Amino acid sequence: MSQAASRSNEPLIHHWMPFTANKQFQEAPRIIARAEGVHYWNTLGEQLLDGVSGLYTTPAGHGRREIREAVTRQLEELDYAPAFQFGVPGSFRLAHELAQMLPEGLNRVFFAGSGSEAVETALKIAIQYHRVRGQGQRQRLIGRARGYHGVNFAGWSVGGMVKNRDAFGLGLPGVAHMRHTHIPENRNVMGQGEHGGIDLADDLQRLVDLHGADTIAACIVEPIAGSTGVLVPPKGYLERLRAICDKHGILLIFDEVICGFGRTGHAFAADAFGVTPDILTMAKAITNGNIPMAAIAVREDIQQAILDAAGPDAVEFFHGYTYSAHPVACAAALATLKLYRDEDLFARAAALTPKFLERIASLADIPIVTDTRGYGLLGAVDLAVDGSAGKRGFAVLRRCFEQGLVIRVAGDTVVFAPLFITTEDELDQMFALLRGVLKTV
Ligand SMILES: Cc1ncc(COP(=O)(O)O)c(CNc2cccc(C(=O)O)c2)c1O
Repeated sequence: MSQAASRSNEPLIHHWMPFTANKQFQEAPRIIARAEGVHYWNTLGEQLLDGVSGLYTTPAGHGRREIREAVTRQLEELDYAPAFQFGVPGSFRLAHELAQMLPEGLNRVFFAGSGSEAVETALKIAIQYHRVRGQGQRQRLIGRARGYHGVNFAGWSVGGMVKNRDAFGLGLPGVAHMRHTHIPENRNVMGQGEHGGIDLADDLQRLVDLHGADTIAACIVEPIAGSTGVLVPPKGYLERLRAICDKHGILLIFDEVICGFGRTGHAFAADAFGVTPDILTMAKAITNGNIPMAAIAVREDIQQAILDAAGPDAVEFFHGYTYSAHPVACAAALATLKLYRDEDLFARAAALTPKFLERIASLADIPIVTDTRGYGLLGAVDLAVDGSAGKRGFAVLRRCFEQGLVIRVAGDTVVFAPLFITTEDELDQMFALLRGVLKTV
């Protein structure tokens, strides 16, 4: 792969890129021009492998004709209609289909445009739910160290990734964090570790003891912490959180923006771990990454309490987005869910999981690798720090791109999340490319 392969015909200077080293990018741009299946092509037509399903968005494969055609048909029929006080047919069908897929009881669905918006929505629902039940003093939100819940103010505040926090000040008041769940005793484990689950979850009980249960509205966690580098909950952890929330009337929110839609080999991580939250956020793979969309599923009685608290003609929940339940996003999501069903893609993810995790574990023999872990089709490899934190990780990201592989890095952690349609041979190609790079950084 040549550096020039990514040269752009456009001036690069005007686009301020998100979560990107903009200065470095302008020196050595990494431009992806086309995608099909598990492959990308850069601006010179050189092929790359997608090792992270877009951004955990595109498990069914890039360039799916079925989604494209559904989007085109929708645009021909109805491009946009107001989402406030008016509805479009696809949103009701989609909410119904999601309700059939979601864990039992999570059967009321609100729509938004991104994972960050889904988290803000979930947290506001939790606070209003307590208020309408006469517990408006429940304003405190509990997050977790190394958690990632997007970049809007509440999600950022309950998040726990230091680099995402230190530039923007104190965040929302009344937020507290539990410890993250990655402890040394569970190093080099595929699946859930044996150690620490109860003690780590009891951080929530300690926060209840400190602040009082009647001040706490919700506890939000990613079942598997994704962005920070794939932290798998130890055995018993999620069950314990559920029990503590039940005991103290705290709403448990699972942020499944990454974990949802088959990434764990099950429809949702809630199914994989056998723990049902009160609210569940989704985004990314809901449309196979083709159109921005997010959804927030809540327990029926949570929505009913909010509806009942308002008059017959009143707006019950003063929240929503211009693009909530966008008709084209709904069409893309409906076509995506059909693909997941017709091609049994969640089962395909489950079948690929042992082969994938075996390959992640095999990287432990590389000298600079200090930890390997994974669950479902989410895997991570920690690398020894080389000088400054993140330097080696960024070098791996750049080298992999030059060698024809797109992966994610979180600091010095390499994250893999292959598409569900990836073949064993393509997995072997990805790991051979990564091995080659890890020997040179
Ligand atoms: C659990 C979770 N919650 C909320 C968001 C925010 O979603 P939006 O970005 O659509 O607003 C996310 C997003 N997660 C995310 C986004 C971009 C990159 C990476 C990475 O791990 O490299 C992860 C996420 O992973």
